[in-house]
Amino acid sequence: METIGEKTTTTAPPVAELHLHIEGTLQPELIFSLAERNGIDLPYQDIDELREKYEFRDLQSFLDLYYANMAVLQTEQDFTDMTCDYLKRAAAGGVRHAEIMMDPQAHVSRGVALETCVNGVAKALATSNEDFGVSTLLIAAFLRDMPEDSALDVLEQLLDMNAPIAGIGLDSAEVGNPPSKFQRLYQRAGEAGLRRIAHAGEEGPASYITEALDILHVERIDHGIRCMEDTEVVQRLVAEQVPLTVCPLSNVRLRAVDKLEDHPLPEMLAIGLNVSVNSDDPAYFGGYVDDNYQQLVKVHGFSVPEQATLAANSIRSSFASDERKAELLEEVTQWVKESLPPQ
Ligand SMILES: Nc1ncnc2[nH]cnc12
Ligand SMILES: [Zn+2]
Repeated sequence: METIGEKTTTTAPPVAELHLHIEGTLQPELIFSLAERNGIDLPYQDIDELREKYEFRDLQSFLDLYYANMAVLQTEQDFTDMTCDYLKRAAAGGVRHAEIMMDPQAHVSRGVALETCVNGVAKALATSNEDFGVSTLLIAAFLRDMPEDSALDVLEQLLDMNAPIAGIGLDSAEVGNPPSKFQRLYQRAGEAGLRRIAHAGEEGPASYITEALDILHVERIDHGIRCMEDTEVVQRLVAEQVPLTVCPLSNVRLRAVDKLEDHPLPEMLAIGLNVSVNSDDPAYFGGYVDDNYQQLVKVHGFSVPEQATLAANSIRSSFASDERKAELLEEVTQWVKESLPPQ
């Protein structure tokens, strides 16, 4: 704990990161070094020119760059390196458990074998606890702007190859691609014993959250901030304590909210929604989970108990074992003791 003037600052709490796209952790420096390793010509002269592109109008303008930059991911080692970089940085920022999404269709569609991307990420995750003190699991996310049959085809291949996935998610361009489009995919995943989550209510309407719950039977909603536009949806989410994996810096960068000062998270927390703080695509949105906490403390003055509630929500909403959850909740209790000023 550090005291600056009147204000007591703390390090970020120990958390579970529940909303993280591994491809969104590809830092400009790694993009350039992988391009060189793989002999790929980038349409940017240097890192500064690439960084100039990180001004987004909306979700789609970000997705265009996010998919284009994936061209540098070619070999299993590339996927492993990217994942190790994330784990190292996340661990330094307090992440103790991570449920990591990857977009298999974004790689298969550009000619990278499914085994290459899955095995590359899985290799880093297999030893994440020993290497970085972060327990992990992998979630295959499907692109909602592609046909459901493509998702079903990739899911069957993942099942056939016994891929080490714990669940499925739904991401990419939300508006016009409602959850109901993926009913068969989620039914199949349920039959296969997979956990189910989906992005909903990021740019899309609150009704997409209801569809994800009622039609896809998801256990968590990624983002969900637009629930605040519908009182009945909010009441239901509070009553059922549906976890919402909120990503404040992402919402600002993608203009879902104008500025962090306007973010609904403080109100969401105050009315009893089960919210957690996550980074989404930290290489693109200006920060990892700890950066999100730091900004929230600075702009919204979140107290130590409020941060602890957000951290505990993340752990309880995770798919970690009960034993791991208990261990991490104890770490949050310890963090509170160390962070509160002495009486
Ligand atoms: N914030 C986001 N929303 C939808 N799809 C994504 N893919 C990566 N980041 C995403
Ligand atoms: Zn996301």
